[in-house]
Amino acid sequence: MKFTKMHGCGNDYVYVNLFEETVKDPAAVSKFVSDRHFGIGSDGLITIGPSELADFRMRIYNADGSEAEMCGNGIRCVAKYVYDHKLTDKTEITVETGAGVKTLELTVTDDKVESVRVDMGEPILEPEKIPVIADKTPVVDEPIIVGGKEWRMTCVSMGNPHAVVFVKNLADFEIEKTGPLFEKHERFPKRTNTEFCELISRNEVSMRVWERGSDETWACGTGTCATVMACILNGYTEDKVLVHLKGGDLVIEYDRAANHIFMTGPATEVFHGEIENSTMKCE
Ligand SMILES: N[C@@H](CCC[C@H](N)C(=O)O)C(=O)O
Repeated sequence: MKFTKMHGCGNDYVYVNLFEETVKDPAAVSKFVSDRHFGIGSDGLITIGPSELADFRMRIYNADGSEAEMCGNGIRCVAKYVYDHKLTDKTEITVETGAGVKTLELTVTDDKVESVRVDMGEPILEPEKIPVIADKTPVVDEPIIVGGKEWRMTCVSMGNPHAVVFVKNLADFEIEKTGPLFEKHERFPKRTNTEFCELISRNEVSMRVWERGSDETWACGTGTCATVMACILNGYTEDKVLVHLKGGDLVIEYDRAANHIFMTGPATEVFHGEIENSTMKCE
C-alpha cells in the first residue's frame, strides 16, 4: 500500500489515494499505521477517493480505528494532496465528508499549496445533535462533574462532537488525566473531543485538545472552530480569532450573516512510503 504522511499544525495522518489503492479494512489499517512504535506513527488514517457529490471524498479514521465525521486539519491536507499530485488543477474544490460537502480555497505558491481556507459550515448547538445530554440549548458554561470535580463546558458540533473547557495555566494542565474522563463521560453518547483553552485577548486563544479516539494531538481543526464558537457564545472574543495550538496556529472566522465558520491554515507533506499488507496483517 502506497501512502503519504502529511500534517496540519502537527496533527498528522497517513493518507491513502483510493484512485490507486484499495483499503479493505480501514479500521485495522488505521490502528496499525498510527502506532508510533510498531507502525508508521500518526493520529489516524485518511483516505482520498472519488465522490458522486463533490470533487473528492475523504474518510477519517482515528488511531483507535473508529471513524469520525470530519477532520479540519485533514481536509486542508486533502486539498494539498489533490492539487500537488495533479488530481485537479482547480484552486477552489469541494470535498465530501461525513459532515457534508465542504468548499475549500487553495493558496498556491510555486505550484504547491501553501495554505487552505475551508468553509467549515454551520456550528451545531442543539444538544441532541452534538450529541450531549443537557436540558438547554445552547449548552453554554454548563456544569459537569468529571473526576470528582465540577467543570464548566460549552458544547458545539462541527459535524463531530466537542466540549470546550476554559482553564488557567494551560501549559501545566494535566490533559492526560482529565481528557479521557471527558471523552468517555456518560453525558456524551458518542464520546467527545475536548478542548482545554486559555484566553489571551479578545482575538487570541491558546488551546490543547484531547481527541476522541486519538488521545492528545498537536492540533484539531474542528476543535479550533468549536473553541472559537464557544468563546463567542460566552462573550469572550470577537468573531475573528488567532488560535495557538501545540503544533502551530490557525485563524478562525465566524461569519454571523451566513452563520458559517471559516478556518485558514497550513498543510504539509512529510514523506511518501510503501508498506506490505502482510506487515499490517490486513491482506
Ligand atoms: N483532528 C481532527 C478531528 C479528528 C476526528 C476526531 N478525533 C473525532 O473523533 O471526532 C480535526 O483536525 O478536526
